Amino acid sequence: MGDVLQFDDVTVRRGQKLILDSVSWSVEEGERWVVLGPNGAGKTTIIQLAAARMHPTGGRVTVLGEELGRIDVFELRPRVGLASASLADRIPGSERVLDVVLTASYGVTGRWRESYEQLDEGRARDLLGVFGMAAFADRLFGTLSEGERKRVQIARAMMTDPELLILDEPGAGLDLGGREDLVAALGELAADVSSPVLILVTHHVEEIPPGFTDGLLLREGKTVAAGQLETVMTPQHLSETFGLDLVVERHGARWTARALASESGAHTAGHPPRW
Ligand SMILES: Nc1ncnc2c1ncn2[C@@H]1O[C@H](COP(=O)(O)OP(=O)(O)OP(=O)(O)O)[C@@H](O)[C@H]1O
Repeated sequence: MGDVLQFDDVTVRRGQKLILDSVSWSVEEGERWVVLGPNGAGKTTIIQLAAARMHPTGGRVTVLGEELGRIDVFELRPRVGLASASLADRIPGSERVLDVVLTASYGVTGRWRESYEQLDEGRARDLLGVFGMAAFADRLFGTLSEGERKRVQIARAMMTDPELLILDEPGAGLDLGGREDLVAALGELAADVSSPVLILVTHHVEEIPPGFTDGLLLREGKTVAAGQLETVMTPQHLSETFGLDLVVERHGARWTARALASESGAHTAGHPPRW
């Protein structure tokens, strides 16, 4: 039984479409998970459940010991930090960076918040510092680069001191340098024992930071494999997940994958080009 997350036979259906199909998943204290899969695999849906932003159509989801459908999700949500592109889109470009982080705590401290304001500001500045953004506190969010925005979003998601931190495709839109900076920052977060449980959603095995422990591979709403990365990250599992023959390699604490057919320049038999 997962202390942090427990999914039992979870199904999500929208009209005729089965988005998640009998997914079972267990996340324990101290673990750092990557959720990996191609476009449309159901990754965003699964983290919407894990962040108590959605209820399942069938099965049971327990988040931090609370079963969805039996508790007030508004009490649960501050315990789960979430950074995603759809949340970022709602941040006004005219908002000061410090306020982007600071406002994550509004509504949590409620009527006591006035006495917390100084503490909150100190924490927001500290978190911006952790992600190398201390000097940007007074800039407007809309003036930041994509990589800088991602760092601010992660700092914001950490503001409520969550027990579980979920990052939905934080590497999307970053150039190589930006991606490597982000992977290094997430590697440091993963190595810190005081960090919350981490769940990182990505399409790319190259984005798995050092120190991540476990993987959930999804394809068409179904689990292909789940468990420790060394066990899960096989060419067979990843080829099945992405629907093409892959070569998977581990280099120290990092992973790479490429199509087997790419070595001859040909597409994998039976699959049309994907772009
Ligand atoms: N409300 C909905 N009605 C119908 N289909 C939906 C709905 N929401 C999601 N889907 C479909 O469910 C599938 C899974 O969506 P989801 O966003 O969870 O995938 P994903 O793995 O996060 O994809 P991506 O990597 O492209 O972001 C997709 O095919 C999507 O079109």
